[in-house]
Amino acid sequence: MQPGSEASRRIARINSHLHPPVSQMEETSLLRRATCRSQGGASGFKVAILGAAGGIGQPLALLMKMNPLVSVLHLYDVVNAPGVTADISHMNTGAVVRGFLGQPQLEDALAGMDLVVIPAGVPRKPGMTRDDLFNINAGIVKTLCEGIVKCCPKAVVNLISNPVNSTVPIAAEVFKKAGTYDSKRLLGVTMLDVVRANTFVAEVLGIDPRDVNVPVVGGHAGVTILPLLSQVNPPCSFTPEEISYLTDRIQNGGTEVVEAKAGAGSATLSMAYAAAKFADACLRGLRGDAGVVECSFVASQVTELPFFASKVRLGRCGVEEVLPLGPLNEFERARLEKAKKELAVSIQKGVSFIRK
Ligand SMILES: NC(=O)C1=CN([C@@H]2O[C@H](COP(=O)(O)OP(=O)(O)OC[C@H]3O[C@@H](n4cnc5c(N)ncnc54)[C@H](O)[C@@H]3O)[C@@H](O)[C@H]2O)C=CC1
Ligand SMILES: O=C([O-])CC(=O)C(=O)O
Repeated sequence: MQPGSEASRRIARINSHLHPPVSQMEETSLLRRATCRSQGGASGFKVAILGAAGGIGQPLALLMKMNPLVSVLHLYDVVNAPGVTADISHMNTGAVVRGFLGQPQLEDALAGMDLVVIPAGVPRKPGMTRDDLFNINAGIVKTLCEGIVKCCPKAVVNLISNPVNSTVPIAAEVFKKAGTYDSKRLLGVTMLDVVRANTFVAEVLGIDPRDVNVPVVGGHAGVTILPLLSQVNPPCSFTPEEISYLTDRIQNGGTEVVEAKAGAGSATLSMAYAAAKFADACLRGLRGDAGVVECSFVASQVTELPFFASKVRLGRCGVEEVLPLGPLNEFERARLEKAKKELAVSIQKGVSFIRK
């Protein structure tokens, strides 16, 4: 390998973030892989997971380590990151895994990342709303986003931490304040709502959930979660009772899991699955694949609200296009008005947290 080549620079960059420093043997293996990539072999993206030792973070790290589009995977947490990293790093898949523990290592974890996925923060217990998490999670998201500003301002950010309806506006305000805001690169993860909607609708229709696609718009909490059952693919129709049952079940899917876990947290495994699916879609977009469309809570002009979840087309810069809602029926129009009222309050709460 040529000294000063992209491969050797890449290795130098990787090595500068290793905790602990790599052994000579490991270094040789990293060099071989980087050389292969620089010669047109498997290329890939650098992905960081912040909150990687948590209930979502661990299975998400596992799934991202299995993603062939990922060449470098950074696992950051304020606890247990070294153990999770050691464990995941033994998987014989392509991504090079490195762990980072605690605030002093945040900047190293973020340096040069293409995609940052954030499941850091506390989850709900029975009886709580997502908004009850605001006081703790708002500060966590603010700190992590300040790190992104410094170390990878051009990274695409997938924000999972609740309440998403407020944490996405918080992230936007942090980025605006620093002058690095690019609305195309900030995406709130609402994929679990789509995953649930596809599953529950498939159950009612008696078909394979993999063959179903339900757009879910609005936001990610209670009545702000609005499944568009009039736009299900494949086209189908439901009775009023089915519509009421499905809407209610999709809106309360998170609470269903929180209650079943009885104090041990909220959805982690289905969320990791949904987050991995969404991150993969973002990476395929970054790679330049055509026709990558998923629902996400993003800066939007689809309604009068500054943020809204709807279908978005993903591309080389993140969100290439926010797609319109399409025709809604009377039931959906009424639910949309309800959703917007609650969303407006949650968005403002996030904005005020930074502007106060
Ligand atoms: N967007 C969505 O659809 C969903 C969002 N969530 C949300 O995801 C978040 C995480 O949930 P779980 O993984 O179940 O919680 P968890 O408590 O199991 O894991 C959270 C992890 O974040 C870490 N953490 C805390 N402060 C941190 C900081 N300043 N920097 C880095 N890491 C930090 C913790 O050490 C812990 O390992 C919650 O806010 C939850 O409500 C959960 C499910 C679905
Ligand atoms: O319900 C929660 O607190 C976690 C969550 O967002 C979900 O499962 O949709």
